[in-house]
Amino acid sequence: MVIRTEGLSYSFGSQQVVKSLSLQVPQGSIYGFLGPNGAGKTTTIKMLLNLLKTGEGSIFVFDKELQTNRIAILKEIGSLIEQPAIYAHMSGRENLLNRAMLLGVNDARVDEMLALVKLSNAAHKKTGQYSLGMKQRLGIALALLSDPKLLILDEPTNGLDPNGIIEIRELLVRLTREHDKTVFISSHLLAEIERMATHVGIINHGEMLFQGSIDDLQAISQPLVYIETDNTVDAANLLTRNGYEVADVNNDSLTVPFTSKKQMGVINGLLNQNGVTVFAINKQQKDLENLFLSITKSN
Ligand SMILES: Nc1ncnc2c1ncn2[C@@H]1O[C@H](COP(=O)(O)OP(=O)(O)OP(=O)(O)O)[C@@H](O)[C@H]1O
Repeated sequence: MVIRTEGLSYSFGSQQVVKSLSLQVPQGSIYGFLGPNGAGKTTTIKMLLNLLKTGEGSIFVFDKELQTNRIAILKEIGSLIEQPAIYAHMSGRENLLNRAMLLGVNDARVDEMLALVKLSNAAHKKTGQYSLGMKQRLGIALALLSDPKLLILDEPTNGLDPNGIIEIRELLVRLTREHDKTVFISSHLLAEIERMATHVGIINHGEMLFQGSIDDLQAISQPLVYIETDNTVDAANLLTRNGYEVADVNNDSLTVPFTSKKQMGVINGLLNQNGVTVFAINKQQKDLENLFLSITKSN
């Protein structure tokens, strides 16, 4: 395991915001650390980076205990929390050169990093003129300069447009597949994490609700087929008679568990042939809130 915590807890005054977390982050994984705002993600990340002193419990990174091996461990971690520290009056390349000098890293690595995060074309532009997505990618390039084995990113896609999100996602996948990194990334968006993560940990109110591989997660976050019809009761009866498990019925719509696109076509045909007008039929992914409900139920 690249990160392993045991009974990790933290309190601000009398408010316990991280409760006995046991994180298990495998080598080479993209570990999505998911939870709604205020769940305790940033506090946990700050402890992993030794920016907050561990409350209770212990943290092992690369199988070494953090407190007693701080310098050796932190050298191998690149991180991005909140906004990256970027000088707006300098170009992307100058920002990287500046940091490279401080770290004693070879200048050649600067151009390598610019290429890796796809900023070569904007290398000489002042970062004050960068889009938010470009700034985040520059932040990741800065974090990667010293060639760390582990990258810890706190909500790096916050506020990005869909294109910006896709670019970050592709970059992180490349980093793990081609550059042998392990990525720990926090987010409050399930759909975003599901598309890139190999492993997930889901927390709420500081407590771990679920931890496992993305396949384990998908087994409990099964999507639904959402159907809008002119007569949901007739539709529900018809579907039940034909062996479908109707999950939910209300005045305008009903849902059944999704199994395949083909099955959606069959359902559509069945309803239409039996005089039920289908206004809409689509696959509906569960959001974090619905997932919490299914996790709590299955527990
Ligand atoms: N410096 C602080 N002093 C007191 N309470 C704090 C402090 N920092 C965070 N908290 C509280 O700790 C809890 C967890 O916050 P944290 O920032 O770790 O959550 P988060 O999951 O990262 O959420 P967000 O995505 O909103 O940052 C929240 O209730 C927050 O109000």
